[in-house]
Amino acid sequence: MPDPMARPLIPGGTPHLEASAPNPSNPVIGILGTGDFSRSLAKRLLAAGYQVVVGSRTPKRFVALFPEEAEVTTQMEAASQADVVFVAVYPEHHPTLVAVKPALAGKTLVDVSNGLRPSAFGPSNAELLADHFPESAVVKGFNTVSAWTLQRGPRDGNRQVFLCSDSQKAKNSVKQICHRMGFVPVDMGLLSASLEIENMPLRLFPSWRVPIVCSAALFAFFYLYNFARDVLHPYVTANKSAFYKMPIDTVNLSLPSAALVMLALVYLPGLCAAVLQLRRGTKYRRFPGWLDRWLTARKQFGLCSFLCAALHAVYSLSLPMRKSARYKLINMAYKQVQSRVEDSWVDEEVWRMELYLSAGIAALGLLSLLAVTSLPSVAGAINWREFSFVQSSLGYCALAAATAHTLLYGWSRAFDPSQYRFYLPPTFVPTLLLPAAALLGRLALLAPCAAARLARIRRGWEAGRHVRFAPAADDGMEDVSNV
Ligand SMILES: NC(=O)C1=CN([C@@H]2O[C@H](COP(=O)(O)OP(=O)(O)OC[C@H]3O[C@@H](n4cnc5c(N)ncnc54)[C@H](OP(=O)(O)O)[C@@H]3O)[C@@H](O)[C@H]2O)C=CC1
Ligand SMILES: [Cu+2]
Repeated sequence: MPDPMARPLIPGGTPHLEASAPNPSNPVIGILGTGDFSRSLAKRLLAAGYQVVVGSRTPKRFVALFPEEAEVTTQMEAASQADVVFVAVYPEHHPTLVAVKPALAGKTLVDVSNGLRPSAFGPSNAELLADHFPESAVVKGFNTVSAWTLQRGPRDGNRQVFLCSDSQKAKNSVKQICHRMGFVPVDMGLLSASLEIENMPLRLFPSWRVPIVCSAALFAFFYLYNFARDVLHPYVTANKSAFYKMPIDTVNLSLPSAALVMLALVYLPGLCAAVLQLRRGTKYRRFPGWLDRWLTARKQFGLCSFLCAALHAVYSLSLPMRKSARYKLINMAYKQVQSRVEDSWVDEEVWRMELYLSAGIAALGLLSLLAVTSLPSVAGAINWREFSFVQSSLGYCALAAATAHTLLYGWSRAFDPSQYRFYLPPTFVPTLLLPAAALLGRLALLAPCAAARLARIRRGWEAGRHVRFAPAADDGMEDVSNV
């Protein structure tokens, strides 16, 4: 008979795990249920040298799906033999296990179940299981590890296993199992933490929702504005069709505006916090909830801004490749020949473009640096001062460079006679409002700090001694400038 375990659970999965011989002195681990999770768990436990006994409602039907070393038997038999029992059964079927209740008394039950959607209120599946089996010690865990990770082993996925239980002894025995299987147990405390653990795998980028919605809304706003101005307006007023601009030109005009406003949104909450601290005269009071949430979402806002800026760079580089650009170039050359202009070089225009492009390149370079240092592995390798220098000082430089890029772009276009008449007033006000506010706010906050430093230098000179410029404990501005 072909060995069903030779077939991986998922395409590309390991067909066989090297199961070391189960050691009879090792605890017997039971698994109730014979589904995907149970099969992967059985293989991993066998590989760690445990004796495995699987409990099924119909053992004969599923015995062929498990490695030979695992014993597949009835639920009652498995529950009686094992010291620790994994409940790999959907939570709605937990009540059907009451028949094995006496056999599970005094033993450790590991609830691996997940819910269907995140829940804000209990009771959790694990707490309900503990209600069904009051004589057993319930440990919540392994629900954040997929059957796929279990099958491939901890090297191919998240190694952390979050555990919680009201029984320290039961939790310790499951921690030991985790270690032997190559996972890293993370103690989350009492069983009341199980709801949080059950919600973990059900979350869908919760911290990204607001920044993504913000970027999408900003992009949509600027796109519609640019579309109305560059495509619709010439069509309605002059019957000039410019619909070809929709996929690239209009997108490329809207992306930098969205990127700049998103970047300003990274620095504005810090300024709001600083102003609030100055007004309150202390930094030891909590910020309002909206500001707290905004402050914690700065990294996501920054990365969304980086994405828009990087896309803008790619779109810009592709501009000359388009057929429309080639036609325009040939037409311009033809007109130039017709008007007998030999050299159309205009020094001022050349300089404008060189400047605005170099500011854009500088902004993108600095933004890339911010994005790289926001990676946990990089952030962990630098100290707090270095991190705040990159994220705060260089971040403001990136904002200034991006603002300069936008202004210089406007300047380079403003006097271009070939451009459409309505070109200049474009999205400038909405694009530059927040970045200007952030930059001016930063300067306003830095000015008193600089003045205080200068005053200290003067005092030092007057006293005829050298002064070190360490932040003075009574100088609240130093703290504020680092927010
Ligand atoms: N699959 C995964 O990647 C992960 C799964 N989990 C959790 O593990 C548990 C099992 O998941 P999974 O293995 O995928 O599910 P499956 O549907 O593949 O398996 C469920 C098993 O439950 C057993 N069972 C016991 N009583 C009943 C009943 N009354 N009705 C139906 N089935 C019953 C069945 O085994 P039998 O017929 O032999 O009794 C069945 O094989 C779930 O709680 C899930 O949330 C957690 C993390 C990841
Ligand atoms: Cu640009």
